[in-house]
Amino acid sequence: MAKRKSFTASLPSLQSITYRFWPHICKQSHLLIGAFFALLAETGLRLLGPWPLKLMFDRVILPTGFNVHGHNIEALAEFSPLLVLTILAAALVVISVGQGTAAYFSTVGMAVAATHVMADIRSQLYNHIQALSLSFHTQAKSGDLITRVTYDIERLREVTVVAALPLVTHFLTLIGMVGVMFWINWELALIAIAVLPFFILTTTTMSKKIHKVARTQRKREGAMAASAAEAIGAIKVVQALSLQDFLGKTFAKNNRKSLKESAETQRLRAGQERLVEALVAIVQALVLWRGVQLVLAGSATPGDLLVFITYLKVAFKPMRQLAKYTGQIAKAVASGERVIALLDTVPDVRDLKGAKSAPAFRGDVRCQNVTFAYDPEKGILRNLTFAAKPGEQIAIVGPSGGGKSTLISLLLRFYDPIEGGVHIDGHDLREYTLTSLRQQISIVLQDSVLFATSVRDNIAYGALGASNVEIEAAARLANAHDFIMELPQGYDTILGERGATLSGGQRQRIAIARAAIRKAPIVILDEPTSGLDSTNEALVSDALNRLTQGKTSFWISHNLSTVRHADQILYIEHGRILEQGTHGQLMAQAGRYAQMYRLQSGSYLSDLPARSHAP
Ligand SMILES: Nc1ncnc2c1ncn2[C@@H]1O[C@H](COP(=O)(O)OP(=O)(O)OP(=O)(O)O)[C@@H](O)[C@H]1O
Repeated sequence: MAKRKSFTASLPSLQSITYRFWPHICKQSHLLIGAFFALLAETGLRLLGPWPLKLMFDRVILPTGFNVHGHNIEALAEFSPLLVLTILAAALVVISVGQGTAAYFSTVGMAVAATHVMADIRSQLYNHIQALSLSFHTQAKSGDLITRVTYDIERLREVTVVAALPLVTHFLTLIGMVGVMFWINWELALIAIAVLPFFILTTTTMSKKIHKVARTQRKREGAMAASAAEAIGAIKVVQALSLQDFLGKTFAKNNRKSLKESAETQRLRAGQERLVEALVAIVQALVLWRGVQLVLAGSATPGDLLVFITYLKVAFKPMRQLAKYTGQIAKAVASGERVIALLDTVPDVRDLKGAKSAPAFRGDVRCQNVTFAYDPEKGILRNLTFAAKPGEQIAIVGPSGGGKSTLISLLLRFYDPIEGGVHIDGHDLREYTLTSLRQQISIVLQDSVLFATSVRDNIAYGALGASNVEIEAAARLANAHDFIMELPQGYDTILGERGATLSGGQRQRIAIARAAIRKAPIVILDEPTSGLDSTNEALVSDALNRLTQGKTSFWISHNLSTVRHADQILYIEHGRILEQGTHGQLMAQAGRYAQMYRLQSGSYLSDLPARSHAP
């Protein structure tokens, strides 16, 4: 995870973030250029702000004897004092309205441009996360990923208006004011800027402290978001284990700590603001002390002094929030780094150079000496070889943890083998693009995930753009049509998140319909009937038989009786195919499969008398 940095330390990162997002920024160039010109206009008008007052002092209120300097508009000397006063009063209003209008356009221009840029980046990030390999997603925390797509992007957007824009405005204003002050009176200007080193020293020291506390707070917030997402995602387990109180207390503890850090940041900020106010008071006193002497000596006008005092207030006061602005920018840089780190993550499994779109498969699947490990230290599949002819049903059985699901993941190219290869119709999977490969494989898993949308859409996700007739035909094949019609809005019924409003058997049948509509030549079934009651199991099995008709299918099952009719059975243990053949052949071998089968059917038979005697 990217580390938070102080503002100065984050400048190079700021540069690289800008460079990285430059193409997105360029798309908004017209808005940004407009906003920049509005910003320049605002700064110019801000510099002009105190001048009507100065001229009122020097031209209208005070005797002409005070007009010792050349900083007056000579043309005004032609007019009567009342007319001058009226012009200056009107000028005050024009300057103020002009400044407000320019500020409005610069803020709105910047905000709109930032919103567009961030919307672009957010979409890019979302698509990138979707494309990342399973090896990444099994390690990543979904709460953290969601925080990057939402919170981090939002902070980047927000910072442009709430920190970067004011910072640039104040910086330009400061430079302009220092220039004008030297033009009016270099001696007073020197006194005014003498305070700058102290100012910079105190603000940087304080900023560092604030950043340190804010960094800890941000880390804690990230962890809190991740643990909240995890607990909410697993709410069923949390409630079943009655973990609410325990998890609630842990969350509350972190929350309290985060609040404490937030209060500490506020305390430091308030302290810094008071310090800057004191510095501004000191510099104002010094300017007044020397300025009044210069006015009395006739080398400056009272109006000049007024301009100085106003500039000091205008230029330095917003700078007391320097820590706030720089802090926000430093935080945004950390967010930008998190976003870039994610965008830079290259999927382990991706389209190789020269990968082509797969032709329609016949369904000849071969594994040739496949070896695979999630962790290089711990081999999972070892030298697996088998072949499935088009239309054959292959059962994959064996003890838990043997590597059955892992083998299936390789067929879908969720992972690539370390050695050997998986071939379809004589070609290595890696020759094809991922999308064209997966489009020709249907899957039904043990706990099929449905989406919180209509039943119709859930089925159509199997083949985007499918017609209503195709959707209904798929539902009928999956034995799902009848129960769907009994739902409140039939096919338009909106399901709960992950299909929570349906029974396990109903979920499976919609998942089978989703797989059926794909009309893929290869079907993968990973324990699709486990956990179902006998009625549902019969309905689902019947649907699965129709789904796999004429397709090459791979069926993982712990219940050997459901797959005994398979054309080929692979018995996998400790990542090796120990036995391979039809049910009859394996039973005749009297090996591990036969032992497992007898154990299962034996317990089933011994159950029967007990069942038949049940009331
Ligand atoms: N994403 C992963 N990262 C690291 N190890 C994993 C991952 N997925 C599975 N494993 C490990 O790989 C081994 C094989 O797991 P796999 O899920 O393929 O077994 P299985 O035969 O399908 O088991 P089951 O019948 O219980 O579903 C197990 O030791 C498991 O801990």
